[in-house]
Amino acid sequence: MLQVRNVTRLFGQKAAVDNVSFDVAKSGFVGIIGRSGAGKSTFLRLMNRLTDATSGEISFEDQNVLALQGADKRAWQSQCAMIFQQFNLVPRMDVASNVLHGILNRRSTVSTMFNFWPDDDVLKALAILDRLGIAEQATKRAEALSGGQQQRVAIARALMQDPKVILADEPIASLDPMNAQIVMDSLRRIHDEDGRMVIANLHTLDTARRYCDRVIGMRDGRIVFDGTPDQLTTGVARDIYGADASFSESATSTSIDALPSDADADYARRMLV
Ligand SMILES: Nc1ncnc2c1ncn2[C@@H]1O[C@H](COP(=O)(O)OP(=O)(O)OP(=O)(O)O)[C@@H](O)[C@H]1O
Repeated sequence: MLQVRNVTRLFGQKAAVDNVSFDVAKSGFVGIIGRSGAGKSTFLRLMNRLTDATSGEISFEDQNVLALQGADKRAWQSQCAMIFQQFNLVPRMDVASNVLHGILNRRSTVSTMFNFWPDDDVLKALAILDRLGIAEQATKRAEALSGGQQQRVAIARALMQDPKVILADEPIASLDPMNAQIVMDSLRRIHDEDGRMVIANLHTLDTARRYCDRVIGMRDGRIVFDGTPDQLTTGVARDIYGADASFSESATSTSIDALPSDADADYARRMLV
């Protein structure tokens, strides 16, 4: 399904992504881990064609992704949705309109200017928000929501595109443990129920172990580990992070000690049963 072959991205003399190759045979949930500067974000941006590779090939369902231009490239970008650490919503715009922006490139300029959306699209946006447990927030400004809710809006915007692949770049790095869990549960559920491939850059080992079917470890632009979560031992993690014996897993972990008793916590509990 996805084939990555010898992909390299140079910035000057430095290889941010260095000869990376891997396959994902069917719709997997893949985590990419590694220390800051390992090349994780650059790789996702290459896949989404936000940045160009220096060399190599990426093919998805027999499409040569890195060679796409113009309308074909935009079509790929809509099949391959991105979620970012900082949500990238329009803060003053209401939640439903933010979700509808997922299909902005399919709308005419005039209908976008007057914020006119066909009923079917609005109903679809509301159904997606409902699925993510935030339908009641639809008319609020995005900036009025908590970080976890905003990230769920960003996921809803991605789903509006009906993507085959979701690329999540540190989706929980700005969230507290409870909201991190809600967001990761949402991504996992979307993967399980819809069969969409998810590739997520993650900064915590326990999250990678808990949610991913497969973990890729990057160091200095290269893949230094590619295996299942149970193969990701402390020794392997130490190698990926380039750490010495004093490396502590807890420094890269998130835990949820207690769930506060608000609406989000109720939602989290429902997701967990
Ligand atoms: N536009 C750019 N120009 C020059 N160097 C860049 C650019 N983007 C990334 N780099 C460099 O490429 C390397 C990989 O960066 P990248 O952001 O992909 O790493 P990362 O693993 O995602 O780290 P982080 O989690 O801190 O974002 C770093 O050394 C970074 O400084």
